[in-house]
Amino acid sequence: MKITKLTLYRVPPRWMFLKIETDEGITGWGEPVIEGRARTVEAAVQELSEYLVGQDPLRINDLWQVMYRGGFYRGGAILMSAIAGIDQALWDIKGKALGVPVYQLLGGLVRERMKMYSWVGGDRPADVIAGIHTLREIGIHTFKMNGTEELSIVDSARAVDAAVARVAQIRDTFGFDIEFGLDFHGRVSAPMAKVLLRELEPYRPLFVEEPVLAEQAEYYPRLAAGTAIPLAAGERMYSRFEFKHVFQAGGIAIVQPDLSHAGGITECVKIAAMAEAYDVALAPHCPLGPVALAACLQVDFVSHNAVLQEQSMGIHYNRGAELLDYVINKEDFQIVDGYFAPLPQPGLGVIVDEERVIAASQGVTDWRNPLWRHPDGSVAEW
Ligand SMILES: O=C(O)C(=O)C[C@@H](O)[C@H](O)CO
Ligand SMILES: [Mg+2]
Repeated sequence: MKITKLTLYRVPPRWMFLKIETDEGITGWGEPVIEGRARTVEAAVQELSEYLVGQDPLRINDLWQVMYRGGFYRGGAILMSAIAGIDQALWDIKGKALGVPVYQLLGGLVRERMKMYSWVGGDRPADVIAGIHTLREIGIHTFKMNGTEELSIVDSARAVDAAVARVAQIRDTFGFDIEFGLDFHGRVSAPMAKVLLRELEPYRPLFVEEPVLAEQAEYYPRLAAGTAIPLAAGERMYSRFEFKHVFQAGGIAIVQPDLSHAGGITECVKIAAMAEAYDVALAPHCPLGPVALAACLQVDFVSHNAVLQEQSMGIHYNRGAELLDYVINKEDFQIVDGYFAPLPQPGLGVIVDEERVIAASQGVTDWRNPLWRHPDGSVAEW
């Protein structure tokens, strides 16, 4: 079998789908994208396609090494997202060629269903109570929200109290009948993370995500030493070679590699195995589309330490399209009592509505995250 063509589609809300065609008529889909930098990743995929057209798509490991090592420079958000989407499409082709879901190619199921969670509250975490009520009615009991609005490197007790009050209100309303993670989203500096974690301790969130920015990873063990709250990170780390430092230093209880940013299935199953060796849980990051989610689920169902799966249904970013709008086999993504079942279709398990993708890609606008500024005019972490 030979790869014949790569085609990219940027579509609302902020996703990009890659279609890889072969000379035997089998097509694979991937989702290479960095939210807000889709065109940059598009260029990276186009450059990498020079190594792929004419090659055997079944030699995923060799193609991955060629893409990772062949251009001298390596790693980082853009290149690893381009590799990720290509890798997903190659696994999709291989599964379809052999007539099995990718998890079968990775050794088969380790579980019968995979627990998921939903976002509530948006960029500025408001209305979380209403959001939780709504989602509980459809059997979802695990949530994530932004832990705070923007914070200065050292901020006021009032700002800390506002963040804590929201969490207190959740516990007052729902007690411990629900669980939730708090995403600090990189908005919190090391000094403030220490303060916030201490004040949030009594409310026992399920985890605190990105307690500090990934470039401040040396603070993870120090912060962990001061709190019982499990710390989570990983969406802005892009390969085993970044995660290994976090495993060795300790402090992170849950790693969250993104299947569309951290080199795809080939890389993320290796990250999952490294995490298991350090007794670290896996909770793949996935605020993106259905192909990315399908790739996550293929890894979840073969990873013993997978505990939670993010998905974007109802997320505040999905303006102009929802998670399953481009999916034909919507029923396979049904959530039952807060869990996904293994995807039954061969390959990644998602049947893409190509006509709808092509139509949606016409005249699509480029998504950008907001640029926030502090009251003094300096740039704030969004
Ligand atoms: O889902 C999460 O955990 C996030 O932090 C969302 C963030 O990754 C945005 O997708 C960036 O545009
Ligand atoms: Mg996050």
